[in-house]
Amino acid sequence: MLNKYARAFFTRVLTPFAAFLLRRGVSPDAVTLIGTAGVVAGALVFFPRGEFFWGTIVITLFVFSDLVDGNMARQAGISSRWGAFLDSTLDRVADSAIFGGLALWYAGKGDDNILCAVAIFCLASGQVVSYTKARGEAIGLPVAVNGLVERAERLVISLVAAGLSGLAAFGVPGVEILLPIALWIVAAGSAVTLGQRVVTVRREAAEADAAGSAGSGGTAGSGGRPSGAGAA
Ligand SMILES: CCCCCCCC/C=C\CCCCCCCC(=O)OC[C@H](COP(=O)(O)O[C@@H]1[C@H](O)[C@H](OP(=O)(O)O)[C@@H](O)[C@H](O)[C@H]1O)OC(=O)CCCCCCC/C=C\CCCCCCCC
Ligand SMILES: Nc1ccn([C@@H]2O[C@H](COP(=O)(O)O)[C@@H](O)[C@H]2O)c(=O)n1
Ligand SMILES: [Mg+2]
Ligand SMILES: [Mg+2]
Repeated sequence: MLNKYARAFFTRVLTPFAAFLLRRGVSPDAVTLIGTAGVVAGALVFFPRGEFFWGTIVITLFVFSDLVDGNMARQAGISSRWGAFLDSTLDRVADSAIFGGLALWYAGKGDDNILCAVAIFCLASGQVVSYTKARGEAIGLPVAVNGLVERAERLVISLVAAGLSGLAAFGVPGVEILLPIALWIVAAGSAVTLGQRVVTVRREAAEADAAGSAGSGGTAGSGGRPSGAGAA
């Protein structure tokens, strides 16, 4: 939903900055790499120590690079398959650091095994949600569903809650509860999203296989499997 409705707004806001970076000779790949490094550093330096406010500030400063890199590539007319691969792959690295950092906090001084498990579930389910789309598309299906909780929702819900929870360190009362609530929401939302995507891929695969069989005169043949279907 955010991807659909907020992207246009951020594209307008970030376009001048993207143009500025291009004029300074910065490449989209450099923005992708530096942005990811900043998110990973913010998450793994601050979150395991329970410093949620500063961790969220650092992550927020860098996470928008994920919207700037593609904007730069499009403005410069240099969008590439390599760039798409690098962007998506490093998204997974950044997400691992964010939820891994939270899990490390709960495994250590945060001392809550259940929330540690929920944070790990958020990490793993987010990766699997993204994988369903990548794998479905790799076998030639449209995967025409985004689902309830995409990456933008996972990040916004978790980071807003982490940032506000971090205000506890400045004496704001009652805010610590926000992060656990957010983690449960992201976990449940990711599970629903996974279900939505799996159901869609199953339907699309059945339709594509049926169309393939009809096209080949109903013989067993390859069953209409696209050539990439066996790839890992
Ligand atoms: C007192 C204050 C304390 C707290 C201060 C902190 C406030 C700041 C908190 C949070 C800010 C969070 C910002 C998060 C921004 C996220 C931006 C982003 O990176 O979005 C990425 C997303 C997807 O991009 P891609 O197409 O490159 O990625 C694809 C995606 O990963 C797919 O994954 P899937 O969805 O399938 O799981 C992959 O399949 C695919 O491979 C991959 O290519 O981009 C977007 O979705 C664009 C829209 C971004 C919308 C951002 C909205 C931010 C809005 C508000 C945040 C500010 C809230 C302030 C609250 C203040 C509270 C006091
Ligand atoms: N280093 C990069 C990063 C991205 N791209 C292209 O942008 C697309 C992603 O756009 P976002 O707005 O989501 O960042 C990606 O699919 C590539 O086409 C690039 O070329 N190089
Ligand atoms: Mg990007
Ligand atoms: Mg990205």
